[in-house]
Amino acid sequence: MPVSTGALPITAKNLSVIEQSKRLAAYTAVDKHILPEHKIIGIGSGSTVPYVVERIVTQGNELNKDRVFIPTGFQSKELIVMSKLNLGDVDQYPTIDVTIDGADEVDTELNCIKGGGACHLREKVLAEAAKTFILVADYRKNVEYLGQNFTAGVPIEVVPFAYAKVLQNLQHVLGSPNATLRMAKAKAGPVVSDNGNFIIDAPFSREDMKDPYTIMARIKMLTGVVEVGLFCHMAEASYFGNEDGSVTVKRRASPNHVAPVIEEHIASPAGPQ
Ligand SMILES: O=C(CO)[C@H](O)[C@H](O)COP(=O)(O)O
Repeated sequence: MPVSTGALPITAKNLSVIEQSKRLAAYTAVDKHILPEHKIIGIGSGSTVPYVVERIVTQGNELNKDRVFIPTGFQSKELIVMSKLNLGDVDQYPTIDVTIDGADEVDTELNCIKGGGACHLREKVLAEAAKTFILVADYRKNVEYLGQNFTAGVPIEVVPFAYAKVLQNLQHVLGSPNATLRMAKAKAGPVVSDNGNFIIDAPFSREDMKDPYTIMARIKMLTGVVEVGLFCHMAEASYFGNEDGSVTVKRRASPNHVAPVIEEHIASPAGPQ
């Protein structure tokens, strides 16, 4: 019997503006990208993703009975199971039709920071495995450059015994003097990821964050680093729910990862009302 963590989608009538924005983004992205022919679907992590699952459930059992849903961690696994959708894993399904996930911030080139929920290792595997990778977020995450509003830093998953060495390298070699080990809120000691690893949050300068691919590659080269929460050149589109009930869409002009990014506004999306 699955245990509820409270992360389940509950259709509340009195959602805050931010929650409404998350739901708007999630519903619009599902309506646009989860099509009847999609059978293997990746489900990301965070507080926006329950609305993704909620919308998928409304597509009905006839469609969903032949689908398999792949989670990025404990939270999304529970969401899938509690929603009575078929659960699979990426080792059984290394090719995914569409993965939809949240983001901590998304820049003008569709690069994003992920890992606010410490799930970015599995999230990146599911993003890479997906033919189409889609982001959903509220308006606060729609930025010009990464680190603009999300100042906690780049989430970095590290093997526990190497954390002090990685921290030292980040602070003294890679130029992140305020890099810190993420501490748990309701437990003494560090946050431990679903993979048994620690998380370091490393803030970088605006200059560094303008070229997230380079900083991501430099961090990843540090021995002991498992994965970096910078997702560069991966997303095909990002949906942002706005305070006024509209949706901003940033998307590649074609499914080629070097195609220019177009920004569009959908005044009143049909789905989420
Ligand atoms: O990367 C993530 C977890 O590791 C989340 O997708 C990210 O933190 C966004 O979460 P939310 O939808 O709650 O803002």
